[in-house]
This record gives sequence, C-alpha cells and structure tokens, in this order.
Amino acid sequence: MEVLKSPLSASQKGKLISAGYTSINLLSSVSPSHLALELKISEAEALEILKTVSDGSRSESTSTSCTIVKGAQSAWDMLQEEETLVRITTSSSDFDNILGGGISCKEVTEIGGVPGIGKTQLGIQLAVNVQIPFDYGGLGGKAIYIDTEGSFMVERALQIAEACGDDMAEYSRLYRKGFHSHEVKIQPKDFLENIFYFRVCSYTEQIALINYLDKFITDHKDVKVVIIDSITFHFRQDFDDMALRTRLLGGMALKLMKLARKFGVAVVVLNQVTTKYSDGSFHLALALGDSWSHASTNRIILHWNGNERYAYIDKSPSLRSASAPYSVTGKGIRDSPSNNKRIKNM
Ligand SMILES: Nc1ncnc2c1ncn2[C@@H]1O[C@H](COP(=O)(O)OP(=O)(O)OP(=O)(O)O)[C@@H](O)[C@H]1O
Repeated sequence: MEVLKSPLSASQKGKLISAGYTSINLLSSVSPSHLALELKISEAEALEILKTVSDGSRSESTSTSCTIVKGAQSAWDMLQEEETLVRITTSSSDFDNILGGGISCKEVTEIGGVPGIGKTQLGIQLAVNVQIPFDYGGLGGKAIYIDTEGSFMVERALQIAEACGDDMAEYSRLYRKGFHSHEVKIQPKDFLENIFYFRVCSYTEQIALINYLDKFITDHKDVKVVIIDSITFHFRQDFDDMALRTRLLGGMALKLMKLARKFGVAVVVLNQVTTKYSDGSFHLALALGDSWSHASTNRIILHWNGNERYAYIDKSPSLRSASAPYSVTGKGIRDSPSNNKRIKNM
C-alpha cells in the first residue's frame, strides 16, 4: 500500500515520503528507533506510525500491539542477537573497535566517502577478509562483489589477498583471538576464486541482479558478504522521473535488508559523498541522500582529517557515534601509522 493512501496523518505521511518511504512495505523491517532516527521524531511517535501502518487503520490502532508483537523479539533476544552478531574485520583494529568488532553480518551497512578516500579499497579488503578461516577468528566465507563503476581492480585484490595470507596468523593472534592449532595457508589464487564478481552497466541490470541474489546465495550458502560498489552510480543519471527513482531505490533497499537477514550476510553498500555549501559552511552529503537514506541499518562516513583518513559512525541503532583513523597501504586497509589510541567518542 502506498504511504499516501495509509491512515496516517498528513504530517506523518509527509515525513515518511520525504525520507523515501513511499510504500508501507518499506517499513516492514524497520525498528522504531531506526525510524525515529530517520524521521527525526521521538521513538514513541515512530512506534505509533509503525503500529498504525501495520494495522492499516488508525481507528484500530489501540489493538495493533498484537500485530506488532507477532513479529517482535524480546529485549533479551535482541541483546543476544547483538552479542552473537558475526562481524568481518576491516584489518584496522581502530576501525574494528568503533564498529564493535567489524562490519556486521545480517545488516546493511552503507559506507560513504569522497572520491579517493578508500571505499573500493575497503570493499576489496572485506571481500578478502570474509574468507579468513574460522580457526583464525574469521568466517571462512565467500564474497559477492557488484561493480557498477568499473572500480574493482583484480591486481589490487591479489595484492590485498597476498598480504592477508601472509599476515593472517599474526593478525589473528593480535586482534581476533583465533585458536588455530595448525597453520592454514590460503593461497592468493584461492582468495580470488572465492570472490564472485559481477559487473553491472545500468540500473536495470543492477535491479535484475539484486533480485537474482536470493537464488545465487541459496546456491552458494557460504557467501557471507555482498559488496555493491557503488549503489547509487546508475541512479544518479538518466532519471527524469524522480518518483520512479525513489520507488526503485526503495524496492532495492528492502530487498537488500531481507537478504541480509535471511542469509545472515553482511550487505555493504558503497556510496559517493559530495560537499554541499549551506548555512555558511560546507557539509558532506550522500549521493541521493533523501531517497536512499533509510536503506541502511548502519552508515559509516570516510573522510579526510588533515592528511589522515578517518571513519566515523554516522548512524547506527546499536553503535555509539565514534571516529577512528585508518590508512590505505600497499597491503590494504590498516591502522593509521600514528595509531595511538585516538579513537574519539562523540
Ligand atoms: N597499492 C596501494 N598502495 C597504497 N595506497 C593505495 C594503493 N592503491 C590504492 N591506494 C590508495 O587508495 C586511494 C584510492 O582509493 P579508492 O579507489 O578505494 O577510493 P574510492 O573512495 O573508492 O574513490 P571513488 O569514489 O573515486 O571510487 C588512492 O588514492 C590511494 O591513496
């Protein structure tokens, strides 16, 4: 059902539509805290909106708790789920720390940043790191890499894979507390074989591929990360019909959230950030911000601070807002060379 036809108040409809929630379906896997954050409203109001739309009628909203409760988790379940959330290391201990251990599976994480900040480097690093064996504190999984811009470079992936293979034992000893009793040496070739690469050249191809992922992951159960580099590229041009674009992005966002939950995979969407001037100063703005902003559970912004690269948690229902330095080296993503516990909580 379209939000416009729902029994919500005009102001609630306006807030939802301007945040990209054009259809009630898009709200199906959104938590009250997430919605409150997106719409800049109180959690109580967000809960009221979710109750109203889930019941389909404001007049019956007093009895909607049953509808909500049917699919609800207890707070204890949520805590346990949070604690058992499997994470993929970024190869920077500082970066991992602000993420609670790495990029979480079962969720959609958006990584935004200006050109050259290292989004693709991080994407490749995650496609490699997801393969770190369980004995080394990793997931022993495989990766899907969806390249919309032609950014993926296989020589660079090989370089990062070689370094990961070489450093795995030490890395696991230092940060991941793996319990390897015997050396497992993954060959760079094996790392590359476990990255399923898809090049998409139009938004229609991108939507078709995302619809196909359910089947692909069903057939390849060991896929643990899906990286889309970048999610908005084909949607930034050739669109006269903005409402259609918003609907397509919303549908894709919903599909990705469902995939993350159904298969327990980390969905990582990379996105461009541009600099906009308003209120007398420059601000970072995510590409297609308004029509896309509700799509991810977590959002991380990569940015320059002087000559140093920093990551900060821009949005997350469970992580504290924090920032940490990282660097891009020949080996891939690593701690900043001046790493001396400068993680800032904000
Ligand atoms: N082999 C390497 N050794 C050291 N640094 C490297 C290496 N390869 C890439 N880099 C660094 O990574 C940067 C490019 O990062 P990347 O391509 O991930 O940026 P991006 O954020 O994806 O940009 P865009 O939005 O334009 O795609 C280079 O400018 C360089 O600083």
